Amino acid sequence: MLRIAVPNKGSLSEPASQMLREAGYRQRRGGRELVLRDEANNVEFFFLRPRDIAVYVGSGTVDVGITGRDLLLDSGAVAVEHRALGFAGSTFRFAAPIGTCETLDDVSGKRIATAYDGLVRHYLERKGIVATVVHLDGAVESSVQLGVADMIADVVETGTTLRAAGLEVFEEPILRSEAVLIRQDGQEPEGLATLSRRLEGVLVARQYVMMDYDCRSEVLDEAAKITPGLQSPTVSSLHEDGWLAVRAMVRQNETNQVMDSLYDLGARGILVTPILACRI
Ligand SMILES: Nc1ncnc2c1ncn2[C@@H]1O[C@H](COP(=O)(O)OP(=O)(O)OP(=O)(O)O)[C@@H](O)[C@H]1O
Ligand SMILES: O=P(O)(O)OC[C@H]1O[C@H](OP(=O)(O)OP(=O)(O)O)[C@H](O)[C@@H]1O
Ligand SMILES: [Mg+2]
Repeated sequence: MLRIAVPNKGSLSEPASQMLREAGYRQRRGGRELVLRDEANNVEFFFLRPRDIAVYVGSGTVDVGITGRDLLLDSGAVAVEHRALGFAGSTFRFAAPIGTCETLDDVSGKRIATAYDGLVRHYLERKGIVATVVHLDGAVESSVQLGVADMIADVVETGTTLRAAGLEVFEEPILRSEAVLIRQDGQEPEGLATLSRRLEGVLVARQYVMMDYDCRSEVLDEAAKITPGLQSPTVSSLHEDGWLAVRAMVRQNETNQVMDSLYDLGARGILVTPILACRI
């Protein structure tokens, strides 16, 4: 059985379980089970703290896991990213009181509060900067007002938490993070390929819609340029002479622009349907 670690709490927990459900796996209903066997799919889920997952995977206690790229790099565990999962996107950045810092030079000699010491120390070392890292477990944004640090390095998504604390980001992001599937370095456990393909199927099904439309045969080449699909669009004939039915996958976030362009070209009966699952 493939042993898979899944976040039991926090920002990653619900979207990770949701993705696994969409990939056809059993997931727990409440938040209490620690282990769940899915016999039909030959996998076993272990619900663990997101921060600990890279450690379990690195030590080989579980085969693979879902965690954040930032947590993986912070852990220093001998685990590697197998595939990005497209949710829980965030940046990891320096932030300081508004108007006080602009560049990395302003970090030198300062106290930086963070819950990601490993990540920050490694970054400072790589940039040749000497500063003091102050470890905190969470709510790092409050540390500057409370006087234990001069600046912070933390997860930023919308920036709402920073603004509320009177802080602003400076310098380029230290890291762009998202949820990732990880495995032990140099290991490709049996069953990982199937899990990975299923998760890719969910990613693609989320990113694409199926589009159907009718158009006159003389505009088909133009229409195919607008909707090239993955391989190429499916074309079938209509009962009415000179008209064709076309079907292609379209990026979900481009749906309306594509429909506008097709309509301008003379296409009619443009239908959009969601894709529930797929294998590319
Ligand atoms: N607002 C957010 N938007 C996107 N991703 C986030 C956000 N907050 C945290 N994350 C991601 O979630 C992971 C950390 O999980 P989370 O914040 O739930 O755990 P934690 O902070 O270690 O635990 P807890 O919040 O229980 O102390 C990291 O990969 C981080 O990038
Ligand atoms: O840019 P924003 O959209 O405001 O999101 C970023 C915030 O979200 C996370 O906090 P979380 O809720 O996990 O609390 P924590 O600091 O206790 O982990 C993260 O640590 C930031 O504080
Ligand atoms: Mg958190």
